[in-house]
Amino acid sequence: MTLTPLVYWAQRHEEIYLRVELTDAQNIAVCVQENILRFRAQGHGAKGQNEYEFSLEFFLPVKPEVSYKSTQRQVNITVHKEQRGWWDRLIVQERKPAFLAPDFDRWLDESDAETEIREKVSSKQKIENILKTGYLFVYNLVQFLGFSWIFVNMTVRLFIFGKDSLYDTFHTISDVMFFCQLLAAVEVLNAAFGFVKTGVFPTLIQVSGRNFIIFVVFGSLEEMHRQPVVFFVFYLWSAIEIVRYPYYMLGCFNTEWKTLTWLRYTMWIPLYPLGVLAEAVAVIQSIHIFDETKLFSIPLPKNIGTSISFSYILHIYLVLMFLGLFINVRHLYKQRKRRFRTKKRKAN
Ligand SMILES: CCCCCCCCCCCCC/C=C/C(=O)SCCNC(=O)CCNC(=O)[C@H](O)C(C)(C)COP(=O)(O)OP(=O)(O)OC[C@H]1O[C@@H](n2cnc3c(N)ncnc32)[C@H](O)[C@@H]1OP(=O)(O)O
Repeated sequence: MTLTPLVYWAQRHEEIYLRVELTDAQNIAVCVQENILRFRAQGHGAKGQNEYEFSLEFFLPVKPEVSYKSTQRQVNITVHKEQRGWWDRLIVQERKPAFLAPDFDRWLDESDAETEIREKVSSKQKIENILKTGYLFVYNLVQFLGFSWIFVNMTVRLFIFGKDSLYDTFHTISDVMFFCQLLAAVEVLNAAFGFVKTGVFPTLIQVSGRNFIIFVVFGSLEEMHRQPVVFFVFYLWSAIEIVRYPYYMLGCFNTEWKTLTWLRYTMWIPLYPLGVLAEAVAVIQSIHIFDETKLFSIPLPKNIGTSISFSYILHIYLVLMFLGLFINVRHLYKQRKRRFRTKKRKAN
């Protein structure tokens, strides 16, 4: 003879939990078909060791996949609701069968269940925020250390070797600069994935513009390595970065140092045009070298001509550079206005 075990139930917005009171349950068979859950197992229940079974037709549609876990004392079943929501009761019949009762250990009313979801979400968000802040802090710290090394090294060498230091900047500094500028590509991804509140385009202009100069104009032409313009470009780039990255580092912890904020949003006013001017000088200086060496020139079929010199690309780049300067200066001007306007409002 088959018997019915005691079954306790509770719900959440997305799940139904059933607890079947059976000790040492074996040969468990649970399935959901046509919205009816059927359970059968052997175990020790209210009527001793026996075969127990029950079936429940759910109040609203559930998913056919059902999961269960058997412990020494009970069998826990989880059923997923087809649609998220709160049910008035568990089964279709209004009259509750005698073997079914609320599981007060897991029982929550609708608003408590919502609070539980909110707490779960907010703790997940907290973990995500900690990971994001940690990642950004480490990134900014690495960049700060890299650019500080560049800036301090160049300053010290300028004091010790005077004018001579202008000629060997590339040999002493370029490895660290290569590293920092390659790593800066991450900033485009940070903006694209919404890790930081900034536009992708200004960051893309900044990163690709600098990488073009360092890898193509300086990196590929040995003749450029000993040009003093390398010093000016590297010095102007690093001068802003030793302010920008610590500003971001403090920002990671919602902290600010007013002087640093002021410097971050003011130094670009002279530095950005000077930086782009230095880069333009470097590009102009490299044009005749690309023409002479034919490096990166595009070969043409014999009947048309010899080749297209890379210097054409450089001429286009010079135009883009001033377009990029205009876009980024406008962006930084807006950022400056936004930053200082907010501050003033907060102060009032
Ligand atoms: C399609 C490709 C076309 C290519 C064409 C190429 C043309 C190239 C032409 C241009 C060449 C430029 C070469 C560069 C020259 C120089 O650098 S010269 C030296 C002087 N330079 C500067 O002053 C510019 C320095 N760079 C920047 O300021 C930025 O890179 C920026 C993108 C131009 C502007 O930064 P942005 O992030 O938009 O502004 P912020 O106000 O600083 O940040 C906004 C908020 O985001 C937070 N945030 C940003 N980054 C981080 C981070 N890494 N970590 C943590 N937080 C970050 C920041 O805190 C701000 O948040 P709030 O404080 O809450 O507002």
